[in-house]
Amino acid sequence: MTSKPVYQNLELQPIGGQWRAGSASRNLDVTDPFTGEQLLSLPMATREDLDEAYRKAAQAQVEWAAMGPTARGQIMRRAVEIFDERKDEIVDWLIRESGSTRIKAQIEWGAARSITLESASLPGRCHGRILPTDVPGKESRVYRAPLGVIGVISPWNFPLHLSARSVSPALALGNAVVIKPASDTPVTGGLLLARIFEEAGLPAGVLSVVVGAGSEIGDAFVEHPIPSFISFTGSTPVGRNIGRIASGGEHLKHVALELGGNSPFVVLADADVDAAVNAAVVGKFLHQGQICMAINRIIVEQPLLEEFTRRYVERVKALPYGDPSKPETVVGPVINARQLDGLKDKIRLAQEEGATLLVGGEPQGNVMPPHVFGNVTADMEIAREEIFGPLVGIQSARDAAHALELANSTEYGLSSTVFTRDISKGVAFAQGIRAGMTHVNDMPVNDEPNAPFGGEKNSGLGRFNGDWAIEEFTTDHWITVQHAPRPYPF
Ligand SMILES: NC(=O)C1=CN([C@@H]2O[C@H](COP(=O)(O)OP(=O)(O)OC[C@H]3O[C@@H](n4cnc5c(N)ncnc54)[C@H](O)[C@@H]3O)[C@@H](O)[C@H]2O)C=CC1
Ligand SMILES: O=C(O)c1ccc(O)c(O)c1
Repeated sequence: MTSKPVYQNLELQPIGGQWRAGSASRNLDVTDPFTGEQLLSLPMATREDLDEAYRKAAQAQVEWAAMGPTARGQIMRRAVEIFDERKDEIVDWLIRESGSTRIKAQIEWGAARSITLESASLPGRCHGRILPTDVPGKESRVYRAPLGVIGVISPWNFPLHLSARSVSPALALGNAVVIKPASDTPVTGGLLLARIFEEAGLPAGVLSVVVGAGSEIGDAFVEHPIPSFISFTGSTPVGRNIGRIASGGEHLKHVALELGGNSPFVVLADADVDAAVNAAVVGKFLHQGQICMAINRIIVEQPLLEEFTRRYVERVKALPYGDPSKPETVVGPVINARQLDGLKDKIRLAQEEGATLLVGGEPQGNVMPPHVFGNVTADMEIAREEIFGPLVGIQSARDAAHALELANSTEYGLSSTVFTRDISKGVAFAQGIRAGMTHVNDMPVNDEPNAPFGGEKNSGLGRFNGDWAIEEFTTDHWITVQHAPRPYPF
């Protein structure tokens, strides 16, 4: 950071329109995953704080929804300007709090900015409908209305964007929002957004952030009677539990679940090998692989296996890893020691199950050097389970049909890739993959503010962005008007 940070007192939380300390007796200590430095210590929120945030949100939402589409859109556009004015500070926080490399932090700043800009147009795109009717004298109207109060639970890997992609559209469409960010990233997962929207003129109480352990206030966050929608992004096990509470608890509510991934990266025999290698390097090692869309399996049709592996190993061995603040660093630290230990277990298990280590290295602090394994088979844990780290296995496919069978062989279906020079073959192959998203001749890490983002199978429910956000964050109210007496049958 060159200039003095603008955002001070980030140990306070915006609860029901007031920036104040959480009421819990315990503090959350936030540390830099690379240096281990404590960045701040903030008193955590209690269930009573959570209840206040939801109650004030319900009150503030009525007036906020009543503001016209132009006024709400204008606040989104002002927030985008503040994203631009505060870019250095936002990027710096992402590097220090989430271990993002400078490359990734700038990508994430851009993604959060883009979805907020897209959100500025949503209020004017929120259309009702007049329907034909068979009933004499009746007028049949469909009003599209905001859901009310929305709860957003976000993870630590893309904390700013994975909050913003729910928060910005939900607010723009007239809802109020309460965010519960991941405990590793309270600042970039919620507090910065609250500062930005406050500065943009969002009325007090419309956006709150409650920082507390998911295990302590998490269930209460979902069970509370006020939120009518829970937007969860995180692991499949936690998401499954949230889905159960939301759809089966005392207070039923809509839910969007963006969960784990296991992206297959398929390279068919006629692929451009150089292009495939380039995409496989970025699609695997951006943010140390801590991306739900990241490549989790590389599947290469037999004739190309040796050449692809040789070139890929050569590229990965040269990747700079270490200090995330350095512009050239590609692989920075994973978020915490627990995640690092999980990766160590995966490395050990992969070799025990027969995989061949082609690229490796000893961890330095929370920095795990990039690892590549050969001779991986679909039954190995490193292929079956989400890695969420800078490791990858290369599998061989007999032919395109076998490659498709391998691509579809896990419980996940979020993103995916197929490389081939024949575009028609590539699109046909993509249509055979059971996933929410497939990219022909590109890496699987893609997200655009106007395109449907989401998964199939155990990768989740729902879609984000553009028109799909309008569907998620508003509801239809069918209202008819009988302009003349209706001839009832009795
Ligand atoms: N599909 C997607 O868009 C994304 C999926 N993920 C997945 O998330 C995982 C890694 O992120 P993590 O933050 O470790 O996931 P996580 O599932 O442990 O936590 C996600 C969020 O849920 C909260 N939480 C935990 N227990 C809860 C409970 N009982 N009730 C309510 N909230 C609770 C956490 O505090 C955090 O805010 C990976 O599996 C990754 O694939 C991560 C980013 C995006
Ligand atoms: O789930 C993720 O990790 C993730 C990362 C970046 C995105 O733009 C996104 O939509 C999801």
